[in-house]
Amino acid sequence: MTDSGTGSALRSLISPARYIQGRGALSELGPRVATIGSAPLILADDVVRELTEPTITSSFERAGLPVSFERFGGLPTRREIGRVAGVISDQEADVVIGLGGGTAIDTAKAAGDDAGIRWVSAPTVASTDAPTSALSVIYTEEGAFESYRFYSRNPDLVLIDTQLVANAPVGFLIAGIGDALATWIEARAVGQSNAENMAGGVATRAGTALARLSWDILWEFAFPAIEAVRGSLVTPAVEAVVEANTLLSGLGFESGGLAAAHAVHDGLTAVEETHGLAHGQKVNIGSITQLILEGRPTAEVREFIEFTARVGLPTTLTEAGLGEAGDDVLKTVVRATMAPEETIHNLPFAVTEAELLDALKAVERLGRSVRAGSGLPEPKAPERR
Ligand SMILES: NC(=O)c1ccc[n+]([C@@H]2O[C@H](COP(=O)([O-])OP(=O)(O)OC[C@H]3O[C@@H](n4cnc5c(N)ncnc54)[C@H](O)[C@@H]3O)[C@@H](O)[C@H]2O)c1
Ligand SMILES: [Zn+2]
Repeated sequence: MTDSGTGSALRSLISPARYIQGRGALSELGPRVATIGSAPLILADDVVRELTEPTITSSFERAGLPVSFERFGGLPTRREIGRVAGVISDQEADVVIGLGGGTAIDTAKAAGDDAGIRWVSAPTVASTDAPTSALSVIYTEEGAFESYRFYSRNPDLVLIDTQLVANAPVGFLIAGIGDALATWIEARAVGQSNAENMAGGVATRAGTALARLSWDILWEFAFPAIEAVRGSLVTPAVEAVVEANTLLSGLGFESGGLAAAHAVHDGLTAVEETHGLAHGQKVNIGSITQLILEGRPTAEVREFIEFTARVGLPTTLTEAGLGEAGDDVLKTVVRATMAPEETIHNLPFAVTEAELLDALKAVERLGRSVRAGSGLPEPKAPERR
């Protein structure tokens, strides 16, 4: 966004209208949604519906709202978004609630936008920073990244129940930590280059500071939070990490800006080998790639690799399913990462395809060397989903 009078870039920060987090927060969903609309549609897959339906039903009944669930088809593709927008119109819903992980939430936003109604994010895992943002990540039917779709507003409400998060398999929280750690790595680079953030301006100090706060919280509390969630416990460390993964990373990436880590994530989705990985797992490969491209101090890169390996994130191509990948596969990743609209071009320096290919290959070597030096086991290929 450029000020036509002066040519200077305008600063911009955007956020959801309201954020609510805590143990048992889901029972508040009805009363909160009632302030936004009177005919809600809840988009959730069967797993999530089963986990949440009794609480949601009593919460909505208490608020005098009808309960209407629509089964989510699994990916935010144009076809699924169009289908859900059709259901919204048929039912004359006036607010759509994305309930579940990032894909259900992104689909609800897109369908809500198509149908011209308001939308709410109710994440049931802290696996991504999708819930707060004013954009969806759209996929092809084959499961590859297609595009970012931007909206003129963020969700009217983001509500996350930390007991649900603590009850979920710990892998979701770990993936969310991978997504959130990238936020500061990317916002720092975007701050250096004064490139555009995802809010259509340049970063405010607040946007950049929130990205940094997310990072600081994760270095402090990731391990105790992971331990707590293994036992389905909600502790202050869990509350802190859920806030870092969901709110701070969300505001931080959108208003601080994205750079290479997420571009590499998008590039990785272009090859089928990585499709079994969670968003935050692929992002961690992207974070390490960016640190290498930036030429960050060796101790810093090694520390990041060791920390994220101990958290349980992939730090080698092998763990991303690309251990056996030849140059042809890696070049497909490189080309998709370097697409003209990709955020890798927000780095404060230009990157060539050859440089990116070597940086990706360096991830494997460095990841293995740090693991060996830290007494961590050899990397293993992911189990196919
Ligand atoms: N729009 C954005 O700003 C943004 C930001 C980051 C990521 N994303 C997108 O988010 C998506 C990834 O989201 P994700 O990693 O959450 O995965 P996901 O949405 O693909 O999967 C979530 C899975 O978790 C299950 N689940 C949800 N809650 C559960 C619970 N409490 N217990 C047990 N299982 C539960 C669901 O059934 C589902 O299978 C990607 O499409 C990515 O592009 C978007
Ligand atoms: Zn992300």
